[in-house]
Amino acid sequence: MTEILRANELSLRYGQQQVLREVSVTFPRPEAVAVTGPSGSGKTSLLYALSGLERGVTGSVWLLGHRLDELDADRLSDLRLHNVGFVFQSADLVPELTLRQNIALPLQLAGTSRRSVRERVEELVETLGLTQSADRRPSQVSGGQAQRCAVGRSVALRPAIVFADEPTGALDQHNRDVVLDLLLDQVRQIDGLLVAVTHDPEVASRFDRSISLTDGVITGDTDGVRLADRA
Ligand SMILES: Nc1ncnc2c1ncn2[C@@H]1O[C@H](COP(=O)(O)OP(=O)(O)OP(=O)(O)O)[C@@H](O)[C@H]1O
Repeated sequence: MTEILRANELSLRYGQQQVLREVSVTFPRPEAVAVTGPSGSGKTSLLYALSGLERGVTGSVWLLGHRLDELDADRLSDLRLHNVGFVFQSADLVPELTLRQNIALPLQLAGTSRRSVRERVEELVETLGLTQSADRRPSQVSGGQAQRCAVGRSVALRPAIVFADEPTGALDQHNRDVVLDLLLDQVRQIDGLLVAVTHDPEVASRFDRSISLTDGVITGDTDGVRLADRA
């Protein structure tokens, strides 16, 4: 079976600053993986490098067997649209569209039939508890509701991978727990791989696997411990 995601010796520098140092990591199965580490350790840079959003990296990333630096911009966009969802810290929704329309967007871009779009969107609106707010625009809803919508948009097409950058970082504790539950549930339902940056140990403790970064180097990976336990 093809691995879902693999990075081989990823390095990235911004000017004089070395942000990632020959990072190699494999994500063989659908599970929830937290990327933790101190501020400035390179967590967001790693996430962007793994998703192909950061083109300045050296080394290679294979996503569902495709080597990202060998794809032209169109094929990379297409691969991402169908197989990758994103959740950012501030929901990053399209401000002119309602929550319902935001969730529908990736489905429409992928050419899903109108009926299937409607069914999938209604299913998500209901599961995410957005029935009352689905026809409002992002500026007319709370931060928690906007972030629940972002979760819906990220999983709408049932992608193989969801990347999340501090998905609960801007929320109070109650909304953090609600959004985290929904994100983990939804990714499990689609049998996807979740790779999420978080600086919150309570959030990381809910994940199956945790990778820690220090100064651009992976200094801990609970998968290594788990594999050693099995040996
Ligand atoms: N576009 C950029 N140009 C220059 N330097 C950058 C850029 N993006 C990030 N950096 C620097 O690279 C380093 C790693 O940044 P990154 O955002 O990946 O860290 P992080 O671990 O996610 O940090 P935080 O937890 O504070 O979000 C930081 O020192 C940051 O200032």
